[in-house]
Amino acid sequence: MPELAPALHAALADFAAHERVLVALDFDGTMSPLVDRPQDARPLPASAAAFEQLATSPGVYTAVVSGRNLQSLNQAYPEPRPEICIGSHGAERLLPEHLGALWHDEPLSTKQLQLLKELTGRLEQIAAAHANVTVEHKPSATVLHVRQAAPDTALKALAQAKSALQQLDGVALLEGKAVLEATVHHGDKGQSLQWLREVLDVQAVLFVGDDVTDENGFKVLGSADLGIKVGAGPTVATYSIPSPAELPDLLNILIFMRH
Ligand SMILES: O=P(O)(O)OC[C@H]1O[C@H](O[C@H]2O[C@H](CO)[C@@H](O)[C@H](O)[C@H]2O)[C@H](O)[C@@H](O)[C@@H]1O
Repeated sequence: MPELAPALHAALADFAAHERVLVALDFDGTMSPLVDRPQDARPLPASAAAFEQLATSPGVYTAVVSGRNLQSLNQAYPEPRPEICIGSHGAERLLPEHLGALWHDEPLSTKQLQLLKELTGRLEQIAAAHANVTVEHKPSATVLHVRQAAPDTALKALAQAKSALQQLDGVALLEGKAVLEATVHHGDKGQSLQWLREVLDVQAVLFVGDDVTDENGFKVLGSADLGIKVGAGPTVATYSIPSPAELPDLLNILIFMRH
C-alpha cells in the first residue's frame, strides 16, 4: 500500500467517510504532466485507471474540471472519460441527463462574439511578433502560450498582451502557467464546483489542482471538503502533493478507503 503524509492520510479518511462525495480533478498539471504543446498532453495512465475505478465506488461521483474547452479535453483524455466534465473554466458543463443535468451552454451575445474577435486579433498579432509564442482558440476565450519561448520573449509577450487587453471592457484575464487567457465568459472553477455540489447533492468535495485558476476552486471548499494543490507555489489549499506522479497513489488509497 502506498503512503501519504500522515496529515493528508487522515484528512482523506475523514473525506472518504461521507456517504456521497464528489472527486474533482483538474487536467493539465494534475492528471497530465505539463508539456510544451497543449495537444500533446495526456493523463498519466495510472491516474486515469484509478479515476475510472473510483467512479465505480458507490456514492462517489468523479469529474474533470478543466480550463480546456471540452473538445480539446476530449482529444487529450482518451476514453473512458468521466461522465462529468467541466470545460473552459466552467463556461462548458457536461453532465449526463440521469444525473439531473439542467445546464445549457449560454450562446455568446453578439457583443461577446465581437469582443472575442477583437481580443483574438490582438493576441494573434502579439504571437506573430514573438518567436515560439502561440495562440490557442476556445469557444469563449483565446489563450496566449509562451512555454516554448525564450524567457525574455515570454515575459515581453505576456506584458504586451496584458496591456493590449486590459482596457477591453468585458474581457477577463486569467493568468496560468506560461499562459495568459483572455475570456469573454466570466465563470470559474469555484462556481462550477458549487454547481456540481448542489446538482449531485454531495456532502463533501475533493478538488485537486495545480494552477493559479484552480485557486478559485480551493476557495469555495468548506470544512467537510478537501483541497489538494499539486506542486509548489502559493495556495489556499490545505494540503499538497509534489507532482502529478503522486496522484495515482492518492486515488488508490481513496479507493481502498471506500471499500
Ligand atoms: O485547468 P486545466 O485543465 O489545468 O487547464 C489549464 C490550461 O491548460 C493548458 O495549458 C497548460 O498545459 C499545457 C500542456 O501541458 C502547457 O503547455 C501550458 O503551458 C499550461 O498552461 C491549456 O492549453 C489551456 O487552455 C488551459 O486553460
